[in-house]
Amino acid sequence: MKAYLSIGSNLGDRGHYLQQSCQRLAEHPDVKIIKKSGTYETKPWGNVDQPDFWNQVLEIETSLAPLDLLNLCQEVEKSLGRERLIRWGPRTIDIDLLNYDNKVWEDERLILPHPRMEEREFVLAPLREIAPHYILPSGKKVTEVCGDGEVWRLESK
Ligand SMILES: Nc1ncnc2c1ncn2[C@@H]1O[C@H](COP(=O)(O)OP(=O)(O)OP(=O)(O)O)[C@@H](O)[C@H]1O
Ligand SMILES: Nc1nc2c(c(=O)[nH]1)N=C(CO)CN2
Repeated sequence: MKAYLSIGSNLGDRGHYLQQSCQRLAEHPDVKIIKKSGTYETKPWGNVDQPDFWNQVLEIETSLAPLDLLNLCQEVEKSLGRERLIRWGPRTIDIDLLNYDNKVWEDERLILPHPRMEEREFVLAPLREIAPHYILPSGKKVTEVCGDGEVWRLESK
């Protein structure tokens, strides 16, 4: 199954946390990273009184079921020192499921597609880069929509 993940960090060595989260996801035998966007430095969305983030979007191929993929993402967050303190607050690493095989899902643990993705330029900009034909929940193409927030693509090393 194809899935899209958004990863973000705004505490400590942000590049290290992004790189480590990719590595730990890819170490799972049932997860393969197919595409990885560049890294974007982004102004905090929601709670603005916190450091700037680095964000990326990944396209993966996985045979894990949606809740198993969520569990894996949360295990990786935990292994990288993520603490759930405040909603939309600072974090070493945050991994969100944007889309899983175009499934619509809604229970107490998981909502798909991610309900706030279309408002967030920190999601849309990297998604446009790796999946310009992506159709958003509103039915619009990702290239036709601009979310809130400033983002800058960092030069690759
Ligand atoms: N698509 C999804 N991806 C990740 N978590 C989700 C999703 N839908 C629901 N959740 C639930 O949201 C809960 C809170 O997640 P988290 O602490 O990462 O929120 P947040 O990143 O601060 O805010 P936001 O959900 O707006 O990105 C998780 O425990 C998870 O069960
Ligand atoms: N720029 C930016 N802002 C955010 C982010 C994020 O990853 N990047 N994550 C949030 C919680 O999901 C809240 N706000």
